[in-house]
Amino acid sequence: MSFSDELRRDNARDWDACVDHRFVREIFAGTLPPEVMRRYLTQDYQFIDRFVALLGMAIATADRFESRIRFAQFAAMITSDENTYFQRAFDTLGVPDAERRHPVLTAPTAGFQTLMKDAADSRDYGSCLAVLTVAEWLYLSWADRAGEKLPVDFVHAEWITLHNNDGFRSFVTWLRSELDRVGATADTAGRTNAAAFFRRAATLERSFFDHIYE
Ligand SMILES: Cc1ncc(C[n+]2csc(CCO)c2C)c(N)n1
Repeated sequence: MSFSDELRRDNARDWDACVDHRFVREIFAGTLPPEVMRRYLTQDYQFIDRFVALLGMAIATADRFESRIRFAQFAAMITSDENTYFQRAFDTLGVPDAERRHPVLTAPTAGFQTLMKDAADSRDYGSCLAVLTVAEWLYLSWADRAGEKLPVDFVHAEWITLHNNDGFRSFVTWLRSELDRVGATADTAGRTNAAAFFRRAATLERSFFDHIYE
């Protein structure tokens, strides 16, 4: 079994709880209440900044030029297309400027910020990769539902298509192969560190979905 499959299996409870989450069912059905989507997006927007910084550390610590190129291209995409989605969604949901920039942070959001900072501060490529892999692969896993129709509202539909398009799918495939490659050459301590970051990320993903309904 590959390292990435092993990590997912070890976190199957949190993983599966996310993929089958009420949020996922409601966003596909188009029945997600606007106030829930609003809470979700305002909190989610608060860690893009740290996420991009973590990508920067992955670029810096990668052991190959090809890997740096992959991350650099991905960073370009999320700082353009994804950022404009948030602004258009906030316009539609009537989120004022102050709430876009400085909402009161919830515990899972603060947890993600700390997780991304800790992974970057580790300066360990495998640990950076583990956090990035959960954030991307888990999102592809819930968004990629074969044969499912898209909801009408762009706020719902585009949040799905940002995470199930061909470019994203191939990036996730590459990320997993990269984590597998690095895991295969790491020593036991390196694999243990990456596994601990993977677990923290999976647990937070689940509490992030849960907490927007609380
Ligand atoms: C709680 C939470 N976890 C993961 C993601 C997914 N994600 C975070 S940054 C990024 C790159 C651009 O799409 C992706 C896919 C999210 N949005 N919110």
